[in-house]
Amino acid sequence: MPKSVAILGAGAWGTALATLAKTNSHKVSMWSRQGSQTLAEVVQGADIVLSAVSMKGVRSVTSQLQSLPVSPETIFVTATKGLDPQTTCTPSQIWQETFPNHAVVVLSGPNLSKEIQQELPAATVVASSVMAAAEFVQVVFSSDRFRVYTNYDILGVELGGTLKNVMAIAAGVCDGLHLGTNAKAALLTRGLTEMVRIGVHWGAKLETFYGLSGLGDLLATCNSPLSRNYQVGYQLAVGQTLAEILAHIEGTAEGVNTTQVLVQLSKQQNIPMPITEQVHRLLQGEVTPRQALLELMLRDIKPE
Ligand SMILES: NC(=O)C1=CN([C@@H]2O[C@H](COP(=O)(O)OP(=O)(O)OC[C@H]3O[C@@H](n4cnc5c(N)ncnc54)[C@H](OP(=O)(O)O)[C@@H]3O)[C@@H](O)[C@H]2O)C=CC1
Ligand SMILES: O=C(CO)COP(=O)(O)O
Repeated sequence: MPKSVAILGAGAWGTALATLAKTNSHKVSMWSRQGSQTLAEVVQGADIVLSAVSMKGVRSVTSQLQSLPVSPETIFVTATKGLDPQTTCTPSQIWQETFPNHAVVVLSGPNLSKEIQQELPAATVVASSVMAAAEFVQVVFSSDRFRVYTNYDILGVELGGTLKNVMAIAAGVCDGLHLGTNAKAALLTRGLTEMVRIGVHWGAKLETFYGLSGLGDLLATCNSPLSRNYQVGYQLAVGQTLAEILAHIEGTAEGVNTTQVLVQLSKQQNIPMPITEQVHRLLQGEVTPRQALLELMLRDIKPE
């Protein structure tokens, strides 16, 4: 049965997800600030309202939607990977707080939108505390080139996709400095430890970080020049300034903002996040890429 899918945000990811739903013969309508249709027209009668707006637009979009008549059966899906700088909330927490009576589903990754648009095979995870809603979204998007898994751990799935963006910046630096495979393996492994440390403290499940939305997305994003976050790190390593990079980058690199929120959290809660801290100092222009590397290498020695 074709379903009605409203996609909010016509950027790289919203457009790729729209293609996937259309390929499965669903009725897809899209809304963006530049589009001709109003938000009310696009969400009317939708079975699924999927948001792929960047973090900076999430609050504005949820509050615009709040004043519109949305069916109580509508499932909200969030595909944004970021943290709210004011409250440190995840996107799904904002959606759930705005629509407490609706099912909210997180769609995570590993999914580089350009590969999806090239029709390359991929897998993803949809997570919700309402399993029937996650299963509904799973059926809508699954195909022979997009394998969708469900998960109950909405926070863990969302944090995997969000926290790895910081590590992708670090991985870009690592490759831009040509530090080699040993260094990259060490960075990703210790990066995952850091993601687990903050994620579990936050309430996510440990095992989720070893699944597609954690380790999987970490591997995809930290090893692909298609990742905008990786590109930020790589370009910093080859001598560009953050302002120059952000002026030319195609699309959104959420890791820049996420790093700031995480450093704030790690200080408040006294959780050591040494890689995140060095990424933060690098983004602030307080250290060079080589100095950040040395700071990490010369930390106190300790057991693994
Ligand atoms: N691209 C990818 O491979 C993947 C991206 N993601 C995540 O999806 C999100 C979007 O990424 P992506 O599509 O690549 O980014 P883009 O920069 O290509 O698109 C961002 C979208 O957000 C919209 N937007 C930004 N601010 C607002 C606002 N205040 N109100 C309404 N809409 C707004 C933009 O609208 P407008 O065009 O009007 O500016 C645009 O449609 C990010 O959080 C990203 O991390 C997740 C997985 C994969
Ligand atoms: O989240 C992504 C892959 O799952 C996309 O990564 P970038 O946002 O760094 O391009």
